[in-house]
Amino acid sequence: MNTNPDFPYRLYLVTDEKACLGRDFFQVVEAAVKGGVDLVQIREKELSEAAFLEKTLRLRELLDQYEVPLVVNDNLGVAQQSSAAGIHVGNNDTSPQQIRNAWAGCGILGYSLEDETQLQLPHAQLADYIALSPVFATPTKTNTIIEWGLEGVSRIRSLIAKPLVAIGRVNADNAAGLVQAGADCLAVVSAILSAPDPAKAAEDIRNQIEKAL
Ligand SMILES: Cc1ncc(COP(=O)(O)OP(=O)(O)O)c(N)n1
Ligand SMILES: Cc1ncsc1CCOP(=O)(O)O
Ligand SMILES: [Mg+2]
Repeated sequence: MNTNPDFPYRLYLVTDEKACLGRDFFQVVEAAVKGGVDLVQIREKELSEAAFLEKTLRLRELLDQYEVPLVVNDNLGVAQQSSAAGIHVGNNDTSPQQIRNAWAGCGILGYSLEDETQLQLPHAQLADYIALSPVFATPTKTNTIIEWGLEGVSRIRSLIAKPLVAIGRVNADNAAGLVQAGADCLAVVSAILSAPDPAKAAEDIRNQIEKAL
């Protein structure tokens, strides 16, 4: 288990307004934070650039009240203009090299690892955390390549010391196993945002993480 002071986060909420099932987006995220989310990524793939920026600025204002950092998915311009804490990119996005060159203020740079060979890329080496994407196949994101599974989490854990984030169908039932396999932080969309009680769902997952540490 990694106790990196630069990446102390354990429960990472990744947003998708659709997953809130018609409820108010900001209220659902706030409930999740009250339940134990300590890092949030805004991932709203269907918004225009202007609407994404506006939503990011509003979310930052909310999260600042709880001292919870906000990471922006994909969009470097929005991340910079909102003075977000960081950015998450995958293999079809602006590269970590370009981000490091363009944004000195990037505090958290996340990178999606979709295949073990990508560990050798500068992308992985420049990232502050590596997301195993996905640990389990999920209807929330279907354009994925493999499932890492618990065995994949353990294998990558044995190869790198960097903080490891597990994402993909994470819930209270599989959270402890993922942490025991070597994940430092669990990233969740639907098990929190679509839960009848998002605060309770976050609390349940957080409790499983803490018990397994
Ligand atoms: C924490 C976290 N892990 C993985 C992803 C997926 O990123 P990416 O591969 O770039 O896919 P999209 O999110 O852009 O569809 C993520 N966003 N966050
Ligand atoms: C953004 C992302 N990247 C890999 S899986 C995924 C979605 C995870 O969603 P859920 O927690 O609902 O399975
Ligand atoms: Mg991306």
